[in-house]
Amino acid sequence: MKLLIDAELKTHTDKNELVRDVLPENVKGCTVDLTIGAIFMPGSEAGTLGSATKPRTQLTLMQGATAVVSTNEAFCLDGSHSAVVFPASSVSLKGLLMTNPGHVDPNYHGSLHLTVINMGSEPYPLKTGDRLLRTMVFKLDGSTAKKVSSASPLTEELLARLSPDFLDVNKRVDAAAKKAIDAADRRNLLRQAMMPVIVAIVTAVLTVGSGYLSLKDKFEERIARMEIANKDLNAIVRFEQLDSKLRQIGELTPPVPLAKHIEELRAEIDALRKAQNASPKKL
Ligand SMILES: Nc1ccn([C@H]2C[C@H](O)[C@@H](COP(=O)(O)OP(=O)(O)OP(=O)(O)O)O2)c(=O)n1
Repeated sequence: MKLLIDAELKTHTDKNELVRDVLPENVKGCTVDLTIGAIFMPGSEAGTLGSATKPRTQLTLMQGATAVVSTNEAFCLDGSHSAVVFPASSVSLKGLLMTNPGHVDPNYHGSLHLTVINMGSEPYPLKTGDRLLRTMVFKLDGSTAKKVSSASPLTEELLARLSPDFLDVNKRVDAAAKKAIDAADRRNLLRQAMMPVIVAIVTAVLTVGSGYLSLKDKFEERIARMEIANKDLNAIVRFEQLDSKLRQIGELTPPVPLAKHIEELRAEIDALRKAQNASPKKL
């Protein structure tokens, strides 16, 4: 097997052999540069610009966007030649990724179709005639028996199988945004539906709470009043006892020492005073 060099490549390409429609300046060293031909846009409506039947000649490929491009040049290999194609490195360096460069079979006739994705951080301009691929052509040791095969045409169905952007980012972002909006809407609806219930519960709690507090205040006030009344009652009872004792002193025969009774009475009066002081209510 032998890799063809520029002089051999030129001889062939000048006669439209092996690779057709090659510009002389695109033959270099042992390679031939292949350029952008038609540009197709996955996701475009049938019959519109960019669809399988109406390719574009230029397209600004946004970041993450995909396109299908055919080569301007067409292979017309015989049974004893084969080729490999790979991206031009300057194109790859700018972030254009090609998903299907590879092998070109002996006896293959036709242009190539490449799926490209802009992986760069800038929009990538695609234009008919711009350099895209590079090919090396090999002279085989013998001739293969395989019959001529040609490029399968790019159809709307094939184009529809590709996503307009890498990993369907736009669609997924839209779906994620829609999901988030739906969830927010659902939360809002729930909030709106729950609001009257929450208001009713809060009102009920506040009503019961304030009722409970005023009831508690009333109870405490009543207990305080009862305590005072109880102290007052004790004082009245003690006064009555004192009164009856004073009467008894007057009736005692023979009379008991007065000093002892006075002592007892003083103690009683002190106790009464103390009880009176503890109670804010005057008798
Ligand atoms: N980007 C490319 C790469 C190759 N080809 C062409 C040239 C090849 O001779 C032919 C088949 O390519 P492969 O053998 O690499 O692919 P398959 O094995 O899938 O094809 P097949 O099943 O037809 O042999 O397609 C193409 O049109 N576009």
